[in-house]
Amino acid sequence: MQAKFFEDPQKFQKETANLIYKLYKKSIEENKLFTLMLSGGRTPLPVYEELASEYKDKINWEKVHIFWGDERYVDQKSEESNFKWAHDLLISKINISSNNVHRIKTELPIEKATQEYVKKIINFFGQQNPIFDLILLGIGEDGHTASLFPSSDTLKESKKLFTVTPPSGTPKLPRITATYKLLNKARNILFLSSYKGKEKVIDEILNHPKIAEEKFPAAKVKVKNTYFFIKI
Ligand SMILES: O=C1O[C@H](COP(=O)(O)O)[C@@H](O)[C@H](O)[C@H]1O
Repeated sequence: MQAKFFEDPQKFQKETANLIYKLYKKSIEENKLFTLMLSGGRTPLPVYEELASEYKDKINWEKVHIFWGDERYVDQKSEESNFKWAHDLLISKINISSNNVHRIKTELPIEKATQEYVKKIINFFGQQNPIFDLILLGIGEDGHTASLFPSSDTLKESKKLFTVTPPSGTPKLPRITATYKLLNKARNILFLSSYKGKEKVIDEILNHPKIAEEKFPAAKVKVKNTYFFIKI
C-alpha cells in the first residue's frame, strides 16, 4: 500500500496520470491490453483532462478498455452521470474506438442494466471472475466507495459482480455498483480523493484499517497493490 498527499493540485493530476501510464505500460507488456475501470465523482476529473492532453499520443488507446465501477441511474447526458464526465473530458478527446468504451446502459430498467453489464464484463474477460488491471475509486465523506454506502445491503453481496444500490449519496439517486467480489480481485486499486471534509475517514482507513472496516465501505477494499492519492 502506498499513500501520497498532494498540496499542489497540478502535482496531484500529473502524478496520478503518470502512475496510470506506468500501470498501462506494465499491463501492455504482460497482457497486450489495459483494462481500466473508472470512478465517478469530481476528484478524478482533472486526471481525465491530464490523460486527454499529456497522454493522448503516448497511450495507444486502442489497447485500452474502459469500464465504470459505478453509475448513477440517470440519463447518459445528465450532469450527474459518471459516464458523461469521463466522456466529455477524456473519451471524446482521444482516439479510442466505441468498442473499447463499456458504459453502463442506464436507459434500460435498472436491474436489466446491471445484469447486462455483468454479462458484458464476463464475455469480455471470458471468465466469471474478471481481474481488472486498474480500478480507480473515490472516497465519500461517509466512507463510501463506488456506490457501496455504509450499512447498505450491497456490502453483503458476495455472488454478483455488480448490484443495484437504492437511492443513496449526494445526489440521492439509485445507482449501479461493482461489489467487493469484483473490486477485491483487481491487480491495482488507485483511490483518488480530496482530504477536506474526509480527514477522519481517510486517517482512519490509513492508520486504523481494522476499525475503519467496521464503518467505512472504502476500507473493505483489500488489494495488495493499493495506492491512495489524496489532494489536500
Ligand atoms: O457519488 C460518487 O461519489 C464518489 C466520491 O466522489 P468525489 O466527488 O468525492 O470524488 C465517487 O467515487 C463515486 O464514483 C460517485 O458515484
